[in-house]
This record gives sequence, C-alpha cells and structure tokens, in this order.
Amino acid sequence: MTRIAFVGGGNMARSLIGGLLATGLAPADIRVAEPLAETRDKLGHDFGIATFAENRLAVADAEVIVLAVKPQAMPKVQAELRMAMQGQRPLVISIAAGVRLDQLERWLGNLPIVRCMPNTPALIGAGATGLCANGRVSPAQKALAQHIMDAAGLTRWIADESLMDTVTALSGSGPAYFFALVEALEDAAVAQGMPRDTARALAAQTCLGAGRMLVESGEDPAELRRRVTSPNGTTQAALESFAADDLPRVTARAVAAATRRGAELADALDKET
Ligand SMILES: NC(=O)C1=CN([C@@H]2O[C@H](COP(=O)(O)OP(=O)(O)OC[C@H]3O[C@@H](n4cnc5c(N)ncnc54)[C@H](O)[C@@H]3O)[C@@H](O)[C@H]2O)C=CC1
Ligand SMILES: O=C(O)[C@@H]1CCC=N1
Repeated sequence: MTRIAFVGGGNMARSLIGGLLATGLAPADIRVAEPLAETRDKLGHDFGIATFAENRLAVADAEVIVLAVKPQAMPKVQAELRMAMQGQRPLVISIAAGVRLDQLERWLGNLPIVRCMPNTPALIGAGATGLCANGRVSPAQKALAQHIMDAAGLTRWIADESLMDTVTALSGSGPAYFFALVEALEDAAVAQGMPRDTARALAAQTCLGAGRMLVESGEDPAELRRRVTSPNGTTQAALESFAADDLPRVTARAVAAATRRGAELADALDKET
C-alpha cells in the first residue's frame, strides 16, 4: 500500500489516477488537493477518492506527492508544501512542463524527486512518459515512480535532464500535433466535397491504424511508409508535395519552439522565486 497525494486535480491528475486505480491501487490510498470545488466533487464522485481544498491536508503522511499543477502555480504550491511537509521525506514526482530538478530541490529541500513528462493519452492507458530522477531517489523509489507512470502507458528513463524539454516537445505536446494533422486532413477532404463526419471518421481511423501498426509491428516507420507508396502512385504524389514544403524542417522548427518554451517556463520561475 502506497499513499499517494496529488497536488492539482486537473486533466493529467485525472488521467494518472484513472490508470492507478485500474492497476488495483485502493481509492483509500489516493488523496487529491484541488482548489476548484466542482473539480473536487467530480473526482470524488468518479473515483471514490478523498479530495481536499487545502494542499497541506492532502499531503499529510503521503509517501508520494505528485505535483500536477501548471508551472505558473509552482511558486504558490512550493511555499505551501514546504510548510506542510515539515519532517516528512516523501518521494516527489513533478509532471510540470519545464520545471527543473534543481528548482524543485531549491523549493522543497533535499528530497528524492522524479521529474516526469506524461501525455494526455494516459487517460486511456496509451500514454508515453519520460522520467528523470535526482541523485536522492533510491532504486525502490525509482521502481515506484515507474510503476505509477507505467499505469498510464509506456515509460522511458531519461538520463540527461536537459533532454526533458525535448521529451515535452516530442511526446508531451505530441498528441496535439497528430490532432492538428487529422484536423487538416479532414478539412482537405471536406474542401473536396466529402461530408465532415465521413472525413473525420476516415482521418481518425487512419491515425489509429497507422499508430497501431507502428507500435505493434515495431517496424521502422520509413519501411511502413514505403509499403504504402506505390511507384508513381497517389501516396508518392502526396509525399513529394510534403517534401517540396519541407515537412522535416517545418516539424523540427515546431519541436524547437516547444523545447524553447519549456526552458522559458522554468526561467520565468527562477525570476519569481
Ligand atoms: N495537458 C497535457 O497534455 C500535459 C500537461 N502536463 C503538465 O501537467 C501539469 C498539469 O496540467 P493539466 O492537468 O493539463 O492542467 P489543469 O489545469 O487541467 O490542472 C491543474 C489543476 O491544478 C489546480 N490548481 C491550481 N492552483 C493550485 C494550487 N495552488 N494547489 C493545488 N492545485 C491547484 C487547478 O485548479 C487545476 O485543476 C502542468 O504542469 C503541465 O505542464 C504534462 C504532460 C502533458
Ligand atoms: O502545453 C503544455 O505546456 C503542456 C505540456 C505538455 C503538454 N501540455
């Protein structure tokens, strides 16, 4: 039995809690601190877990504290937690984009801390999470952090923390890139006269099918792409159009922008705290 307290009960906390309960963790072992009464009520109703308006009440005696608030809320949260955790040495897991291990150590003290970056498909157990531990995390705590995140899908340890902003830009934000592509495909088909619901269904199922083939076959995406592409066929025409518009460059620029924003979010907190 591991007592886990979530600080922040929004979208990502909800996804992770759903995954943990599905692994058999008892609702009595999960507590959530969340200022919004409506969000608290819904969490309590849906999962049968205890919810609190005040952070200090949720984290009392917790073995693991999951920080699931926006980076901008961190200055307020860290001050509250420092007061509440007097004498406690919980494992802290932060999922806040950009927020660095050295910042968390400066705010919360010399605690074992794991910085994680999950993504929203965690809600259906199909998440992808990068994890990075500070030097105080024991092998047992590392296994515990991984167990918590495994409940949400695939996990990968990242040895070099500077790559955590890259994880955020790749898989953290990544679901939005695929949704944007589906929206664009749908719009393109609608522009050619296809009813929107048909275009949506075909585009979404194509996204699912391509994703499943990639993950389930483990094959190189380039090889899977080649198998769709008949010489001089329709796919070749589309891929040549993408190449002419330099899709790799457009994508690399977007990932670089997201990576930069992660660092900027953390730098802004340095100025504030
Ligand atoms: N949404 C996403 O795709 C992903 C988000 N993240 C990170 O997860 C964190 C949470 O994101 P979401 O769940 O999307 O945001 P959200 O806005 O849905 O949830 C944050 C929750 O924290 C609560 N909150 C605000 N101030 C608080 C305080 N002082 N004490 C306790 N709770 C407080 C809010 O009322 C809200 O319910 C962020 O740091 C984000 O960078 C990480 C991976 C993916
Ligand atoms: O957009 C954001 O800042 C968060 C982090 C990764 C996904 N959503």
